[in-house]
Amino acid sequence: MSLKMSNVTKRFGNFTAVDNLSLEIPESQIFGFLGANGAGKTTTFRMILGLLDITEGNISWNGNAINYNNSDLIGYLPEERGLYPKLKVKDQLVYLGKLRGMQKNDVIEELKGWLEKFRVPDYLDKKVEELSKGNQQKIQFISAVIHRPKLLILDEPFSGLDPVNVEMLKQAVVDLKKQGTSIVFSSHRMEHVEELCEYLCIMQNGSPVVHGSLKEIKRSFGKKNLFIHADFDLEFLQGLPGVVNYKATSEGCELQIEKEEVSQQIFTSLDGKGFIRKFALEEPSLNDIFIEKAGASYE
Ligand SMILES: Nc1ncnc2c1ncn2[C@@H]1O[C@H](COP(=O)(O)OP(=O)(O)OP(=O)(O)O)[C@@H](O)[C@H]1O
Repeated sequence: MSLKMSNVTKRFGNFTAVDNLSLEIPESQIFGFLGANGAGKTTTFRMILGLLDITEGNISWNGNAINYNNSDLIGYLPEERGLYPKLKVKDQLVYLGKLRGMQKNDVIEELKGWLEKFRVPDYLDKKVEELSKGNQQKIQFISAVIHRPKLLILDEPFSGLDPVNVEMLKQAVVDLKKQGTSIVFSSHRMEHVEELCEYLCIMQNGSPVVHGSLKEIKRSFGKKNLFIHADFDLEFLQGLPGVVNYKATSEGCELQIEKEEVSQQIFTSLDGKGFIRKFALEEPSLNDIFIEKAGASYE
């Protein structure tokens, strides 16, 4: 089972918000959707959900169009959070669960499990307005997953959360994936996507500039980062063949090199010059890739 988008375009009048986007989001995968403000992420989500008409192309789940009859397969955490402040958490979730065709008892059972998981087991009878913003966000997340959707769409799920809650939510996302849910989430933060996703798409002005599997994207990029800390001057490395970029740091330097093998030559050239505290070869970051592909820094 997978979500497939084929040549999807969305225009608002003369303005193209999403331009000829084709993607496949495989089952039980976490898919990251990155892009600066206005890149077209939310518009794409709204088309998947059927909240916006598609101008051209089509979107299908497991080969079938997504419509009113099968829309319960999707869970959605919108960017604009919206809970009823005066309602108790329990009543809020029962109401939303019933809209998804669930029985009251099943909703409460499921809700209790989630509140335990999020370490707020006593929130069942609390009014939404009594909760902190981060805890309201947890409740909103629960409302997106209460009916155990097959496909979960999360628009900026980590924004506004403190680091502890970010970790808790990340763990919940990973657990849902293990249970077979396909998850798509948007983020402005490359590191969240690098940590969680097997597949990703970076959008720029409505078009994907990079998309595919994270491993493949990094491998095919070729270039690597080399971090060196040493107690002698490293500036001479700038001129060596295969060094694409040199940046001095407080403890040494950070190099971008053409390919892995160059690190060996660099290592040899350091021999006998002094004490080396760190010599680490790393994959390029998504930000490095984005800068090269899109010609601009992402954040
Ligand atoms: N209903 C609409 N009418 C006209 N233009 C729209 C409409 N909805 C979105 N747009 C435009 O489409 C572009 C993409 O917007 P979208 O909300 O999809 O971006 P985004 O990537 O989700 O951005 P953000 O990270 O800020 O949420 C923007 O330029 C936006 O102004």
